[in-house]
Amino acid sequence: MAPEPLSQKEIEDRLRELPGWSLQDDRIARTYRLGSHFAAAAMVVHVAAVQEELDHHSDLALGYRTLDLSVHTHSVGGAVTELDFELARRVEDIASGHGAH
Ligand SMILES: C[C@H](O)[C@H](O)[C@H]1CNC2=NC(N)=NC(=O)C2=N1
Repeated sequence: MAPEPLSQKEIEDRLRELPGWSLQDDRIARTYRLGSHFAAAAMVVHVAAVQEELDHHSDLALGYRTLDLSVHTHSVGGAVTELDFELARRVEDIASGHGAH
């Protein structure tokens, strides 16, 4: 069943529980800062594994020592849904293990 697009208030309520995340255009987004370029690249691989498990995929941009992640739900025309927040929470769960903040 297709996920429902979330309202602005529902998005804001969820973002309050996710420090560092914000609404950017029609996506939720976060920049992680890491201790080295290699650490950032390693986190990309781990995020990709989580995304494959969830079958929900963000846009990832690897920088010198940063990882930019943004996501919305394609199947509902690019709206933000609970699936996006599920991915955000899972990435938050693994971030500290990578020394990401
Ligand atoms: C066929 C496959 O399950 C779908 O295309 C998945 C893949 N990953 C996805 N990722 C995102 N962000 N939104 C989707 O609607 C989506 N759909």
